[in-house]
Amino acid sequence: MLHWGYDEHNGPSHWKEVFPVANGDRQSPIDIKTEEAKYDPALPPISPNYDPTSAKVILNNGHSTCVEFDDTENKSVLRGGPLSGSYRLRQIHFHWGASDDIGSEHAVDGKKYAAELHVVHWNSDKYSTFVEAARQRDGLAVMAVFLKIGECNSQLKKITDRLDAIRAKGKQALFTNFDPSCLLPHSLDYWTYLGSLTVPPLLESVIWIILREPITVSSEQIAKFRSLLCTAEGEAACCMLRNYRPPQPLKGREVRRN
Ligand SMILES: NS(=O)(=O)NCC1=CS(=O)(=O)c2ccccc21
Ligand SMILES: [Zn+2]
Repeated sequence: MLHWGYDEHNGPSHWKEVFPVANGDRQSPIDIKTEEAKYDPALPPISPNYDPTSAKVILNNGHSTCVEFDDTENKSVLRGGPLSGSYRLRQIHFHWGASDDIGSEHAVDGKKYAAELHVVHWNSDKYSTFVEAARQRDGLAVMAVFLKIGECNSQLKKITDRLDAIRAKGKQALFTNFDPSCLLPHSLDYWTYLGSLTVPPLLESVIWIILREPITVSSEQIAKFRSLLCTAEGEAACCMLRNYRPPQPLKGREVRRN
């Protein structure tokens, strides 16, 4: 496998050849069996507190579109839920599929949504950088939001309207005055479990917080994600049609809900 991706020759079934942890005991995503999720009355609400001035750039990294935040101080953090202490906002990105009937990474009783938003944070109480935290069992917290097809989402429009400027891999544009809370659903009820990054290096350092209520976006907005290129300018153009990893074995892990 030359460089990992989502095609037949370099996709998720090949990743173990370079990243053996792909067959580990706490891999993500998973299919959430709602009847087996354990209600935990001790689980407090999650508490996102984001400063819109933390937003810095929107970029195409070749396998998704990301908004990156200034994480040099505790300006935008996630607390509460299953977390001990403050987790600092690092970036948000999306996963989608080649058609609207697939695209999310996590599934709910086998159902997949059209896309999935990941809000990535790292444990800045215990570790000094994202890279250090990403190597620790309690280093990262990723909040996942499902996207279902319906009305156009005016908040997501702030992102989809900028994709033309970052079509090729490696392109980035200034993107500030953005609070990712605007992409969260009304209810912050969640499932939570211990897992991993869903892209290489697949590090088993993520406390997952999956919001149970999806947000609604339009089919045209998701289609704009698919028009991004996973190739750089000057290379033969290749569209980013899909970038989701399929569900992985639960291996005895417990999924809790608040
Ligand atoms: N889908 S996921 O959220 O499990 N993984 C995302 C991811 C993989 S990463 O290590 O490239 C990285 C660097 C900075 C922020 C996020 C990431
Ligand atoms: Zn992700």
